[in-house]
Amino acid sequence: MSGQADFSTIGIVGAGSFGAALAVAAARAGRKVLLWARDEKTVAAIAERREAPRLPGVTLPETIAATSSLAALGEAQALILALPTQHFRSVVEAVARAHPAGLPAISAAKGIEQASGCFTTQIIGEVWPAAIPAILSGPSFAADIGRGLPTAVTLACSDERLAQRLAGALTSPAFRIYHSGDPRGVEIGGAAKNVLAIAAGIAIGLKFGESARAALVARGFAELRRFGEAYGAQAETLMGLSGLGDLVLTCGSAQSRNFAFGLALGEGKSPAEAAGGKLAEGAFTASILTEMARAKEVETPIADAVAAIIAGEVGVREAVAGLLARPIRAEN
Ligand SMILES: NC(=O)C1=CN([C@@H]2O[C@H](COP(=O)(O)OP(=O)(O)OC[C@H]3O[C@@H](n4cnc5c(N)ncnc54)[C@H](OP(=O)(O)O)[C@@H]3O)[C@@H](O)[C@H]2O)C=CC1
Ligand SMILES: O=C(CO)COP(=O)(O)O
Repeated sequence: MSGQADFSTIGIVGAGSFGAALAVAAARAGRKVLLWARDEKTVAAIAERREAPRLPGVTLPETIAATSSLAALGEAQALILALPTQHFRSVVEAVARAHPAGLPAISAAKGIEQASGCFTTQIIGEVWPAAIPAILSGPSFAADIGRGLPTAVTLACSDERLAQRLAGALTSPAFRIYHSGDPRGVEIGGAAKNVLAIAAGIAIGLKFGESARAALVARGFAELRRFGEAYGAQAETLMGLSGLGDLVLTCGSAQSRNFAFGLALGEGKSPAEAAGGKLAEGAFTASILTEMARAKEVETPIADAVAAIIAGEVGVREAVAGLLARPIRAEN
């Protein structure tokens, strides 16, 4: 199915901010792009104004064609799935019905499915067995990619040779894609860093200062590493772009929706007010991540505090007091 493909045409499922940014990146890499949106208004905006509504200010090249038909993606030799994690399964089921023969299917989502504890490459494996699951993740704001600012991410597939070919097809001068044979490690980093970025936002919202933020990044990374290793990630992957790299970006910038969500919680807003209609994946992943950590007896106190705050079980100050009252232990 992908043995001889030159990946000259790439299909992207989801025309939100990341799907649109990846479409621009793929077009800059010389690919023809078919960009699927569920909403006709989005398709029309792209066709008429060459702009995706969720990625304002970025001109989409003419080599990107928008469509609301999944069947129209048939020409693509690989798909990128840029969807919210909690809706990933239902959309991939529809893609599988339209393309039963399967294709390389690269998830660009960063989360864990709440109802099942599945990572997104597992969802692809379950609902579209003919596809070859892969994952693209790393420190990269859609707006930065769209503006052509230098960005580096990782593309992982258990067939690392395929990951290498896909990375080669999608790389352009400002968008560097490294390849990896550890998809689980790459997707764990992306899912966990969103939960930890909420904690960093809370600390800044509470005006705890930069030293507290650095402590949260380092202790948060200890949680990400313990959780990742328990669920089969390679240690080097967690230290790389998709783990530590994305954790540093997301905890360090109010451009991150997860950080901004935490910031608003720290400033006293309720979880519903703090979300403000924007997608903060960590808000959905926090509870299932902590449940999965407990199942493997992995300690994740920061993620536990974030999950408890979002569930309304504790207030932000009470949660922080609980973290500070933990017994002093060895650092590792
Ligand atoms: N934005 C970023 O900087 C980055 C995002 N990501 C990840 O990419 C994934 C997608 O996020 P992003 O593009 O930013 O999110 P957006 O909120 O910008 O867009 C979400 C997209 O998903 C579509 N969508 C929402 N619900 C459904 C549904 N039930 N069925 C089908 N489609 C749906 C939306 O369609 P509609 O517009 O019609 O509502 C929209 O196209 C997330 O996992 C995120 O973590 C990863 C790296 C960077
Ligand atoms: O994943 C991202 C950057 O790598 C985007 O982060 P947010 O989803 O928090 O905006």
